[in-house]
Amino acid sequence: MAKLDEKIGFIGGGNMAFAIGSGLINRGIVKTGQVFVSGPNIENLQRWRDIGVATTDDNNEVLNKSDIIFICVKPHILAPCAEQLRNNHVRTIKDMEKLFVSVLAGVSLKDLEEQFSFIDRLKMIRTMPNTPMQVGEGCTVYTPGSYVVQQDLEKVHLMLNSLGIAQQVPESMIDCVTGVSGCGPAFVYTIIEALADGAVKNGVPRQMALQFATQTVLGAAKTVLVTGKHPAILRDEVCSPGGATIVGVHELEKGNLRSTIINAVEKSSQRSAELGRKNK
Ligand SMILES: NC(=O)C1=CN([C@@H]2O[C@H](COP(=O)(O)OP(=O)(O)OC[C@H]3O[C@@H](n4cnc5c(N)ncnc54)[C@H](OP(=O)(O)O)[C@@H]3O)[C@@H](O)[C@H]2O)C=CC1
Ligand SMILES: O=C(O)[C@@H]1CCC=N1
Repeated sequence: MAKLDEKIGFIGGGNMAFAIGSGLINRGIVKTGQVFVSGPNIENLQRWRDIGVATTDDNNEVLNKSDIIFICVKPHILAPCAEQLRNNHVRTIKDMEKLFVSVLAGVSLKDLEEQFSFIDRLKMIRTMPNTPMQVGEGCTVYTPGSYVVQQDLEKVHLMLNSLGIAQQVPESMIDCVTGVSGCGPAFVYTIIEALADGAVKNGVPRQMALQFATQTVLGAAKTVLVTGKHPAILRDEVCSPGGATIVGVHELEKGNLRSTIINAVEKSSQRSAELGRKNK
């Protein structure tokens, strides 16, 4: 797989940053020495140091020393964080070569460009990644801002796509995708836990139940991907007439499972859009 020589910075070193950073290192896209992470509490960045990555409590140090900078703070922290960067930033000609990548839910390119307007000809890419990137099975969508050039897009695509799949989409689609792939892992973890609970209720030991439930979700997902068949057709292949599965499927329908999941995706997408508006 292709490698990058650029220095990669993370402003904010929490769960999403670690999924991307550790994923890139594990995949061999970058070496630990190319990665630099900042956060307000240095003790909270221990897991980065555990994998050999340098950390600092000075965001400007990461900004100055990195070529590609992932902004990984919570949406409501963006404004104070950008203000602190702006107040301490010493402009250099190199600023224009830097590439910024936002992972913030709900925050538009327009708002990101406004917050970082202290950088001339700012190159900003808005993304919506997800945490399964840490194991190379992520799903990311992205939209480039005005000054991003093809070469920048190729670098970011290489990084994100090496950790799963990555696709450019119109910005208007990002909040909608957030409900399915950004938040979706949490929905699927809940389903895995519930599947395991069902088995535990029937006497299967917890560890075994979790392993079987997890492998079943993995297997079903892979079957959809590999066969390309519609999930409804694959479901029919499991449901023997008068058999065991259709009785369970009926219970799911009585519990409005599909409608509940559609609502969850929709609500999360709406909330994502709100997160951006709330921070104006
Ligand atoms: N988690 C997920 O599944 C996904 C998250 N996202 C987005 O990723 C972003 C981060 O979320 P997530 O990683 O989950 O949250 P975390 O709380 O795990 O990470 C946020 C990090 O930001 C740090 N931080 C707080 N203030 C500052 C500051 N002023 N400067 C630099 N760093 C700061 C925090 O440090 P400390 O803890 O020491 O305060 C923390 O490590 C959000 O915008 C979210 O919308 C997008 C897709 C999926
Ligand atoms: O819950 C959140 O707001 C973030 C965005 C997508 C996943 N986690």
